Amino acid sequence: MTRESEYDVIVIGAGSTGENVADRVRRAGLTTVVVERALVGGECSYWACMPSKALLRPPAALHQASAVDGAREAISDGLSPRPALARRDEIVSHWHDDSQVTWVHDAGIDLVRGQGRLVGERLVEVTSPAGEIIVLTARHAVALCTGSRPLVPPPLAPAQPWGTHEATSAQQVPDSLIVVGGGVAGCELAWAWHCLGAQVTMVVRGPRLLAGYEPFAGDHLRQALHHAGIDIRTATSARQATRDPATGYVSLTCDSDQGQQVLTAAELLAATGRAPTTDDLGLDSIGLDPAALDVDDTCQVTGVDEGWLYAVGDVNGRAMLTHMGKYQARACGEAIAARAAGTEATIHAWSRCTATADHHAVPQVVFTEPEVAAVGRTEDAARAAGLRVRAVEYPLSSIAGAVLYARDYSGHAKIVVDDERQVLLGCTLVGSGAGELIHAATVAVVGEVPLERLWHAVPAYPTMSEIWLRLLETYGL
Ligand SMILES: Cc1cc2nc3c(=O)[nH]c(=O)nc-3n(C[C@H](O)[C@H](O)[C@H](O)COP(=O)(O)OP(=O)(O)OC[C@H]3O[C@@H](n4cnc5c(N)ncnc54)[C@H](O)[C@@H]3O)c2cc1C
Ligand SMILES: NC(=O)c1ccc[n+]([C@@H]2O[C@H](COP(=O)([O-])OP(=O)(O)OC[C@H]3O[C@@H](n4cnc5c(N)ncnc54)[C@H](O)[C@@H]3O)[C@@H](O)[C@H]2O)c1
Repeated sequence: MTRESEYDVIVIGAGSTGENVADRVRRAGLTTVVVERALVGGECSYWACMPSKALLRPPAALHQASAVDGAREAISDGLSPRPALARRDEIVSHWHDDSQVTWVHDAGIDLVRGQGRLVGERLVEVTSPAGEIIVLTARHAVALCTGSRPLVPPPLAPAQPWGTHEATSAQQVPDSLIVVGGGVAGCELAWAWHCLGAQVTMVVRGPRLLAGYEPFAGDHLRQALHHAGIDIRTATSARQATRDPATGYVSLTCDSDQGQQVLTAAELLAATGRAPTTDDLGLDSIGLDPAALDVDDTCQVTGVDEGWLYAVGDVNGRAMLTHMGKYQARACGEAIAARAAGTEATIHAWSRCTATADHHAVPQVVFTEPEVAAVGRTEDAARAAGLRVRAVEYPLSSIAGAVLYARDYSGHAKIVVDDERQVLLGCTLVGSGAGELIHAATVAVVGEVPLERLWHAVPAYPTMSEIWLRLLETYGL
């Protein structure tokens, strides 16, 4: 059976990004349909942010309580994996998307279940789970919001490693786990499963954890994870993995300066990055190379006649984070609506229609203990861009708020200042609870608030935000 329908906007992929594009254009009065082949809500809700943060929250609560005399004495046991996993299951609605489907309907958005692909200009063909073909036509725009997929190095594949899906949804704690990758996912999931009781070894090919952050962040985190009992092998390459069919255990052969090592564990996690999901989307049907999708700041795909195609969120590779995908979605939705209404002139840098912050104002929190929180440029990145910068550091541990927060609080802060314009370019904070401090830095970076004015943003005493006062004093104010 074949069905046809025409909408103003077709959104392929109902993850957090797709939902937000659809919501924006619907609110602007455009008719909208989303196409989804799996669960409405996408990775973030079921296999990424939400389940991983649900697993990380019990250890964070326990850690914080046990660092406060008077509260510590009330703790009788260590972390209890079963209720922690049950809470995770509840937070991901047991991998059912009913509530998100209700939200889609209530928002006035149509939903078509199935695999969507472009078959021509403004034309999308959906193959439903039952094999039905539905052809959808867009009057104004098609938005690709198809997310990303894990990149598993071929030498690990024979061991059938966990990907992030398995590592966020497993129902049992393995007795031991090797994590390959020292990025955000590797660090968070190594910490989560260590706290749940697995003996964890991290295999990291670079010299430190969290490459791309200020170097002190990865070093500080490494020290903390090592101190907690995680075996971290940096400058070590994973060469080959196998799984013993009799025991089910994995063997991983690694190379490092110390020679070859063979590690064994009950499970292996490949936390080795992600790639945009652009294959099997029919991009070739409109003359585009799936490996080279390029977008402008409204997320409009370049090189498409009449500009009807958009790529938003992880799929465009600009900033693979839920909050940035949702931000792009709001901007893109506004741009689609403006173009449909013939008010293109409202589109400019920092307007509601452009994802300008993608370039140099992306915030991110790594939910380990300690947390790592950063926004904007690192000192190295700013210097590489030719900016005249000055960096200032200060120990978070010496702030009164931190002393009150926990015994032996350990943390550090660094800001990167454009010395010519006297504005903040970037900020990195490491410490328990540091994630909640980063938005102040994001506001200062996006607003390009002059330091002379930032000086008047007085932090309440005794909060950890007093770090701002100390950093500005150290800078010379
Ligand atoms: C372990 C882990 C933890 C993370 N934690 C965080 C965090 O704490 N904070 C944060 O900001 N980010 C986090 N991220 C990143 C975050 O998950 C992604 O940036 C976000 O999910 C991207 O959203 P999206 O809507 O662009 O893509 P997705 O969520 O991947 O959604 C894409 C949707 O499109 C559907 N789809 C794909 N192709 C088709 C097709 N052809 N037809 C129909 N449907 C299709 C998919 O089924 C999917 O539902 C984490 C990632 C991982 C792996
Ligand atoms: N809290 C958060 O915001 C959060 C949490 C998890 C994931 N994420 C996002 O999800 C995406 C994926 O995260 P990720 O940590 O997998 O990606 P990543 O790119 O940050 O890190 C990948 C790691 O794997 C290593 N690696 C890659 N190929 C390898 C190979 N062949 N052998 C050995 N090591 C290899 C890299 O050196 C790096 O350390 C990122 O965009 C990340 O920002 C965000």
